[in-house]
This record gives sequence, C-alpha cells and structure tokens, in this order.
Amino acid sequence: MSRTFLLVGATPPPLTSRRAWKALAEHHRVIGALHLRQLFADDARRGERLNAEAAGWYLDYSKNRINDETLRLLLALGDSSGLRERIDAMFRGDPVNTTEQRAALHTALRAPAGTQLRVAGIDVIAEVQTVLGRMAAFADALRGGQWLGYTGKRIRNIVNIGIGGSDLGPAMAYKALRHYSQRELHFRFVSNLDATALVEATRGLDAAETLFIVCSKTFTTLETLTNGHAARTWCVAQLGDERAVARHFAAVSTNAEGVARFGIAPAQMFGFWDWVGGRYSVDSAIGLSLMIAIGPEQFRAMLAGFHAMDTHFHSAPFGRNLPVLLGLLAVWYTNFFNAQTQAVLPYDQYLQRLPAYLQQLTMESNGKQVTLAGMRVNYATSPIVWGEAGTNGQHSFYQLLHQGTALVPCDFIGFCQGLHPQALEGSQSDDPHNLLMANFFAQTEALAFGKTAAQVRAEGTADKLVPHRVLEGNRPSNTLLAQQLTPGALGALVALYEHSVFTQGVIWNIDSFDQWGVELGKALANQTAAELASVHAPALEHDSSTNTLMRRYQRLRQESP
Ligand SMILES: O=P(O)(O)OC[C@H]1O[C@](O)(CO)[C@@H](O)[C@@H]1O
Repeated sequence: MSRTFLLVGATPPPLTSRRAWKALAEHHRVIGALHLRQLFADDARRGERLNAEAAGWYLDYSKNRINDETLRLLLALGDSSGLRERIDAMFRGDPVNTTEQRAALHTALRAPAGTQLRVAGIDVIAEVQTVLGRMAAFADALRGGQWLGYTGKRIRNIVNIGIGGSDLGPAMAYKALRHYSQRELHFRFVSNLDATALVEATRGLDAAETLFIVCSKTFTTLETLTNGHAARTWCVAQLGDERAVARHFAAVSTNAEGVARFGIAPAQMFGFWDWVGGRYSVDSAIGLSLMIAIGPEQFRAMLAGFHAMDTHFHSAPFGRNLPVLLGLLAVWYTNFFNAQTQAVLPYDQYLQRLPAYLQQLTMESNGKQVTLAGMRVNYATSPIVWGEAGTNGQHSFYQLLHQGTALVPCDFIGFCQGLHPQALEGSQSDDPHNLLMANFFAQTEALAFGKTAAQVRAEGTADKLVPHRVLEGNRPSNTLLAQQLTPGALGALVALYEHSVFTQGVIWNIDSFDQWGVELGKALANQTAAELASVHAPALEHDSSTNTLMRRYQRLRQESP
C-alpha cells in the first residue's frame, strides 16, 4: 500500500461497509446474548488462555464478552484498517498527524541512546539524548544542592506551571513515583487559570528556595503564561530584584522566542519538538520536574519501560499484542455494545492521577467526528474515560458498575508487591497489600459472575428483597497486573495506553494527534476577556443567555458581597 494512500486516509473503505465490521455486527447478536458464566463454563481453560504479557505487564482479558471468533474478527478489522502499516508509519516518523502535517514520534523520546532515526535529515534520537543530558545535569545540580537561588540559598521547592499535557503528565508521574522521590525537595503543580491555584501552591514558600519550571509546548497558552507571570511577580517582589528570575525560573518549550520574551535565558530552557504531542510529552523535557524528583537514573528506567512496550507494540503479533488487544476491545464495546464510557481503576494510591491523565490521552486524541479525509463518521469514537484509585471507588460509584443500567467496561490495574509491605501498627493484617488486592480480585469476579436470584434466595433473603440483591454480572473487565510499581512499570503502562489509543484511532480512521476542538473556546474566551476588562460596558453581541450572564457578572462584581 502506498504511503500517500494511507496518510491522506483515502483508504481503507468506509469502516461500516467492510466485511469484518459487518461480521462483527452479526457476531455481536450471538455473543451479546451470552453470559460470562456460560463462556467460562464452556471453556475450563479460558482464564489460562486469554491473556498476554509484555514489558512486565500481564493482561488477563478473559473476563470480556468475547470468544475466539470475536478475537479473530476484531483482528481482521485491524488488518482491514491497515493497522500494521499505520504502526510502521508512526514509528518511522511519517506525518501521521495529517491535519498538522506532523509526525507523532513520542516513541523516539524513549529510544535507547545510540539508535538512529533520521527524519527530514535530522538524527532525532541524538537530539533527544542531548536534551536528556542537559536535563540530567540540571536535575543533579538541584538534587545535590549545587544549584543555588539568587540569595545563595539551596532550592527546596519546585513549582511546575503548565496545563493539559504540560501538567497532567508530570503531575501524574510525580505522584505515581513519589516512593522514589528525593524527600528534601517539595513539588507542587499549578495548572488552573484560577488565581487560587498559584496562591495556594506558593503559600508559605520562601522565594529564595523556590524554582518555577514553566512548561508549555507553544509558550502561548493563556493559563500557563498568566500563572508564569504571576509567579515571576511573586518571586521578584520577595527577592527585590529582577535578576533573581535567572536563578528561579526554567522553561520547557518548543518556542525559544516565547521563552526569551518571558525573560528565561536559553541556558535554563529545555527544548522538545513539534512531533511530540502535549499529551504524549511526559517522557520529554516536560518531565523535568519528575526527573528532578526521582533522579536521572530512575527517569531513564522509566524511559526503558516505555521503550520495552514500544518494541512489543511494534513487533508482537497482534493476537498477543497488549496495546492492540486493549484497543480492539475498546472498539468492540464502544461500537457494538454502545458502551459510552470506560472506567480505569488503579488499585494503588500512587496512581491516583492516572484516570485524569488517561482522560486527556484518550479523549483529546480520539474525541473526533470526522475521518482523516474529513468525512463525518457514522459510528461512535472515543469512550468517555473516568475512574478512581481503588478501593475509594468501591464506596462511591461501584454500585452503578454492579447494578446500574449502563455497561461500563473496566480496566483494573494492580501490583503483586506493594511498596509498603509493613503493616501499620494496629492493622488487622500482616500485609495490608493482601487486603487491597483481595478487593481487586473480588471486584472483577463479582462484576463478571454476579449473584443469581437462586443464590440470593439460598442465603435466606425475603422474596421481595431478592430482585434488589441480585447482581446480574456479565460486566466486562480487563485485569492488568505487574510485580511492583517501579519507574519502568509506569513507563510501560503509559506506553500501553498510548498505543491502545492509537490502535482505536486507526480503526476509526481519525487523526489521534490533533485537537482542533479546544480552539473555539480559547478564541471566544479571548474576546470575552476583553469585554469583561473594559471599564465602559461595551455593547455585548453574544447570544441572549451569554449577554445576560455577563451583565449580571459585571453588576455583582461591583457590589460588596
Ligand atoms: O503545552 P501547551 O502548548 O501550553 O499546551 C497545553 C495543552 O493545551 C492543549 O493544546 C489543548 O488543551 C493540549 O493539547 C496541551 O497539552
């Protein structure tokens, strides 16, 4: 198949007209009527067969509403979508982000030093390694106390300022790898435009001991520039000298001019490239605050985990390929079961921000309504992703997962070894991790198999309560299990989801690497901000709702509360 053919998206034929799609629709009528109890009863070895392993992660996908035929058809759908060619094109650095004519080369960010990838004549891996080297030197200087603030004090606080991928990536990974962090350094993350975010993040901090890292791919993002300038003002006000900025600010961006205009010297700027999407950037210089926290060695261990999953995705047969399997299953539920959402349930407190991170990764990538060729799709695209760290979710929304009317496919993520194996004094268990994981396994079992009316009755339940206590089961889930939450395991996990999202995007024939949908809101906000700032109330020319709301806002702003 020719390269242009694939990139312009002229082929393959429309998704819903393909043989594999129609066969899946037909097949769904059969499989949709079957219960997981039946599927397990029919195949005693199902749980031993329907699994795959890569980069330290074990995926059990046996508790899905599928059989071997489903898999065969889903794999055929992948083939008919040119999945193999599209994966190769992405790894090669072809402009797979067609609407922006850019490569999506996040895989180059974690390719081992010394490997070669030339894109438009440039050795991209050598460039990546140069930046990693500069980041490591800066991180070491901060960790070792050689980098001093303007007044000669050691830096103790790092405040990361960024939003979207320039915040969620480092914030999620910092929390995930807190166990490996240098404890003498304190990290805070500021993203929201609400002044409260920066005020609270800097409360009690001594500017002389604080470093701000302003992260923005474009260095034009309103939130980040507003917070960055406010931080600059706060810093200069405390230290009494503009020259302090040089010791208390660093920037991560692709926009050297914007960084210079802000007043950050090139020596404190860490670059990356337009072929790194914001939501795919945690392993670029955007991860600088994370590297300062865990150190360059652990950061490189995380990159090695990413790379191990990349290699698997690039080379493993699709039937044993974790990201491909996860992606195809997401398509199965989204398009054939009309499941609109997907829950991500990490049973590890350190992964508390993973659902938020995966929301951006998935929904900003695949929340699209036209194909690569610009035609309106006639099928659903991205699921709505949400979730919570276990067991908190169990005491909140799991009721709906078990007995609600919506079908919510779930990803359960857990570890065989906790990072704190010692029981706290007074704990009822020798190893609290066992209790956590008992819940983890129990939930996937309860979702799949439920509890029949006969079982409920056999417990002596009064007849009128029986329907309330029945759990119909047949609720699908994936289980992802690794030995321990290490930097490598985190890297592999993030890469797994990145590639699963890409797989889904290929099937849906959409551009997973642009985000035009967020632009209109930004443009309107700029216009509205000018109107709100005007002393003389201008004639408002919005719709009648927005006009009324804005007038009310302006009136109440001037009255004392
Ligand atoms: O890093 P930047 O350029 O400030 O952008 C921040 C975020 O804004 C978006 O462009 C839109 O939400 C994201 O894709 C990106 O992660």
